[in-house]
Amino acid sequence: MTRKKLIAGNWKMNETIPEAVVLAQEISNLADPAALDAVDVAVCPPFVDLKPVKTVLEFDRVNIALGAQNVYWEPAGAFTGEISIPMIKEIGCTYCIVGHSERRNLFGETNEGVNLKARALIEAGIAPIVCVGESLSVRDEGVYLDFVTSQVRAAFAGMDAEDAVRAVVAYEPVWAIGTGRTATPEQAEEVCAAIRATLAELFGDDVAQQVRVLYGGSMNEGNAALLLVQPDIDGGLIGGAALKAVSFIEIVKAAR
Ligand SMILES: O=C[C@H](O)COP(=O)(O)O
Repeated sequence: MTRKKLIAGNWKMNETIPEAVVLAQEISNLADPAALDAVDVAVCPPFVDLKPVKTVLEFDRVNIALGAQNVYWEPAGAFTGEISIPMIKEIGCTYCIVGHSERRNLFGETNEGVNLKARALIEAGIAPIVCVGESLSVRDEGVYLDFVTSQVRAAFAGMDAEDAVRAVVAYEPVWAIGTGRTATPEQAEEVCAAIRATLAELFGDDVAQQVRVLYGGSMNEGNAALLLVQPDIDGGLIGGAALKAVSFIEIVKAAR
């Protein structure tokens, strides 16, 4: 089965509103409509930038989707500092990153929380981009496949096939994030294939063949093509290179 590739830019905690508007305009200006038909493209700015960026994308009528970087699973209430799914949905988010390693490692996000967020997003019609990935020590111990596939099992716990098919998984080895040290295409493919095999075990091969598995970790315009040509890599979750419109658009072109 051919899965449409997805290139998603995770802007992390970068860009004030005026800066975000400029970056969105630059991406919109550089994007080739034919490429945007062939590849799904999303940008995931910080919460405060979501509405201004959405306004730019709508004004330009450009086929680029909007995603959030995190969300809370309860719909409303006394959860100071959190942002709800109805809030991001109302702005127009169709994707939301969950379980990014920075959230797991710096903010104590757990597998259970990732599962609650992913399920609540699916229920609301927003595609979770579920991030998984091992640290360097786990890789060096040689148990990275078990580690990553157990994160996948935890994130998809309690879902049925109809739910699972609406999720996206992003394999992001922690040692490759923001380090300039990219996983080789073979290393990335090995884990992405193991993720797909786990989804097949949980939900059947038909579902596993439909779920997009992205790679993230120092992906840039120079290394994207070789990663994206791997049979089980269906796109990229891009950090640093997503902050440069030219680089981001070059990655989109490589995904075609
Ligand atoms: O979500 C994106 C990843 O953490 C990758 O970040 P990076 O491309 O800066 O390594």
